[in-house]
Parts: sequence; C-alpha cells; structure tokens
Amino acid sequence: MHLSWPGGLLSGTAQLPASKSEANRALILRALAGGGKVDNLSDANDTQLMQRLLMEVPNTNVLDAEDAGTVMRFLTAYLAVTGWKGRLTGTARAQERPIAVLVEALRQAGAVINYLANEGYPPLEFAGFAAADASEPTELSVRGDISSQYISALLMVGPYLPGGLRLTLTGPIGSRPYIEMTLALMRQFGAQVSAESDVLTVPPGQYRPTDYVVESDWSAASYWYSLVALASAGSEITLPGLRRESLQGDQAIAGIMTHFGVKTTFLSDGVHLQQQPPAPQQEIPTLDFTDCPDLAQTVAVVAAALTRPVEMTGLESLRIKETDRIAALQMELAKFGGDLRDLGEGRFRAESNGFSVFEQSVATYHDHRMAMAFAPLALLGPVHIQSPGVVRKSYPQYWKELAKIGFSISEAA
Ligand SMILES: O=C(O)C1=C[C@@H](OP(=O)(O)O)[C@@H](O)[C@H](O)C1
Ligand SMILES: C=C(OP(=O)(O)O)C(=O)O
Repeated sequence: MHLSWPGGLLSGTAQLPASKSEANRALILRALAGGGKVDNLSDANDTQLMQRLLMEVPNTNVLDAEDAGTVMRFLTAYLAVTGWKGRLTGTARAQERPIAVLVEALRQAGAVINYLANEGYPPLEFAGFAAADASEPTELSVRGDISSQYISALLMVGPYLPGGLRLTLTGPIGSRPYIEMTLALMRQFGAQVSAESDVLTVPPGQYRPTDYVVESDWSAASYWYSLVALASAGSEITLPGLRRESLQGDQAIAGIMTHFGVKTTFLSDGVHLQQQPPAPQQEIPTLDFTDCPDLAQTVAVVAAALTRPVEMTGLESLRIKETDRIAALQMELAKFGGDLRDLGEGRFRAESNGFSVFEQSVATYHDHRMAMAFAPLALLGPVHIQSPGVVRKSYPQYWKELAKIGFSISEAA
C-alpha cells in the first residue's frame, strides 16, 4: 500500500475501534455468567473471533484462536474449567508464543491439558476437568513476567474453581494495568475479588449477567497521537469515545506524548489532541513500558522520526508478541536512518541521526502494530506499507480513517 500526505495541517475527527482487551474480558465473563449484553464491540478480528469461538464451543471439538493472544489465553482457562473436550490451535506464530505458565496452573487446579506439538506451546488438547475438594480455595502461584494474560485468564475463571482461587503472583509483574482491568470487570460482573499485595483471592460463586459498554481503544488512539506529533504546528485531531476514567493502561500515551508536543484535552466524550511544538530537548528521558508494552512501537517510531531520542525500558515482553517487535523495529527503523539501540541491561534508545522518509517499503511481520506505528511517517514523505491487511487484528478501519483525514492511499506496489 502506498501512503502519502498532500501537505498542510492535519485536522479533523477520527473514529477508533473499541478496546479488544475490555471486549474480550467482557465476552468471557458474559459466557460464564450465562447472559448480559456487551455493547460497542468492535469489528476487529480479535473481538469478532472471541465472540464466534465462544458461540462455537458447545458444538465443536476444534477451535482456532488464530493470532489472538487474549483469545488463546482466556479461552484456555475458560475451556479448562468448563470441562470442554477438544483441541485449541492458532497460527504458526501463536504456536511460538508460550503458554506453559497458564497450562501448568490449570493442571494444578484439576484440568487435563496436553500439548499436541511442542511442550509449553499451543496447540493444546483439553481432556476434561477433575474437580478437587471444594472446601479450600484452589491455591496457585504464577510468575508475572512473561504475560499478564495468564493471570487475567486464571482470575476470570477463579469463581468457578473448586473452593474459588487464591492466586499468588511471583517475581516482577508486567502489564499490571491489564490485571487491574480484569479485576475491575470481574467486580462489575459481581465477583468479590480481594487483593492483598500480590495475593489475589476470588471466592467461589457465579457471575451475574451484566450489561457492559466497551470504551474506545487507547492503544489505537496512540497512532493518532503519533500523527499529531509528526504533523505541522497547529494540527489537531478529535477522538470520540475515550474516557478520562479509563480501565486501559495505554491511556499513558497522553502523558508520554507531551514529550513530543501533543497536548491532550478531555472532552465530555473523547479527547482533543493539539500539536504544540515542544521546547528543544535538554536531556534524554527514560520511559518505562512495563505497564504499557503495546505503546512501545508507537513511541520508538516517533522518537526516531523527530530526532528526539528516548531511552526505553520494560520491553522484555515485546519479543514474544505478534512478532519479535524489537528485531522488527530495528530492521524497519534502519531503513529511515533510525535505530532502537540495545544499550544492555534491558535499556534501549530510540534515536536517529538524520531521519529521512522517501518511498521506503515497511515490512510488517504479521504485526498490526508495525503497520499502524510506521504509517504516520507518511506525513514526512511517501511510504509503502507491506501487507496492510494486518490491521484487521485490532483496527480494521485504520486505512479508511487515514484516507478520510486526507492521506492519499493506493494499492500500487
Ligand atoms: O490482557 C490483555 O488484554 C493484553 C495484555 C498485554 O499482553 P501481556 O500481558 O502478554 O503483556 C497486551 O500486550 C495485549 O495486547 C493485551
Ligand atoms: C500483543 C498484542 O496482542 P495479543 O497478545 O492479544 O495477541 C497486541 O495487540 O499488541
């Protein structure tokens, strides 16, 4: 896909998809509750897929979670405790994304789950659930440094485990706001979860059918922040559907983007972004992405493009997402004169020495966020985005929204 910008101020309103993280939790909780209405579901594949697979569960013994991490992990816990029998698989990449921590915990709780290919990775075979003594809570302990999705998955099925769940989180915890989001939704669906430092207790019980309205997606909003950061002074964008009181940790983008001159104003429904050229950079800030890993690509690209370097920490989980995002960023930034330099000990510096955009072709590695994070560079010069269809995972309307705001988009190679 060829993308270019005719010049001038960026201005207008852009529609965001709804959050797939909120939606996929609400869909699991609704399935367990046996009722309730989830409103504002997006047309993104991760959400549509979760909805479809949950409907198929009673009538099939083969499910394909494709490349959706939340679907693979949340469904694994759901299928285990509901005693489903069958196989859960995913794309080639999904079969490289680890799931052992979750499977091991579910086995301890009584689930019979086997690995069908490589030990520790999907595809999985589910062969029933052997309920243990329900007089005591199921005690599990999981590490929190690989994926928070394991923890969210276990918490959501907690009320349905024999005696409920007492879950101890060990070691450093990544993506913590996603765990908080899980707890908040569980409470809305009637669970009495308690948290005492890193021990989470979920009493046995049933969720109650609840109506839930999904907020727009802050991770998707981050690409509009990039666009405003890279646009000429005075540019502005309105994004309806975002709330100040958000459950999404990726709201952190509002603070991060002040480094790049984007001012956020909260409206009664949504946000207004304005470009205000920042003062010259005095020192290199360090930004920690432990809580918001999905923002890392957005920020690395903007920092390199504006030659306003940032040091980035908390990127460990990027290597096991839709692709190895560190390697992918390094390869693609290099095409423009940028880098994500490995400084050792978990520190990286997003930087450039003369960033230039002219007809480079960006590879996207089956990763929606590679496509969405690099596309805003079209404000600086024409670019090609390879396999633009990858955005269907979380933001299928992205290209249409860019066209609406004035980008020229053609399918030409
Ligand atoms: O729980 C969730 O909805 C998510 C958690 C995060 O994953 P990790 O916990 O694996 O970092 C995030 O990257 C993913 O896009 C969505
Ligand atoms: C990591 C992501 O997704 P998931 O883990 O749900 O596949 C993402 O959307 O950036």
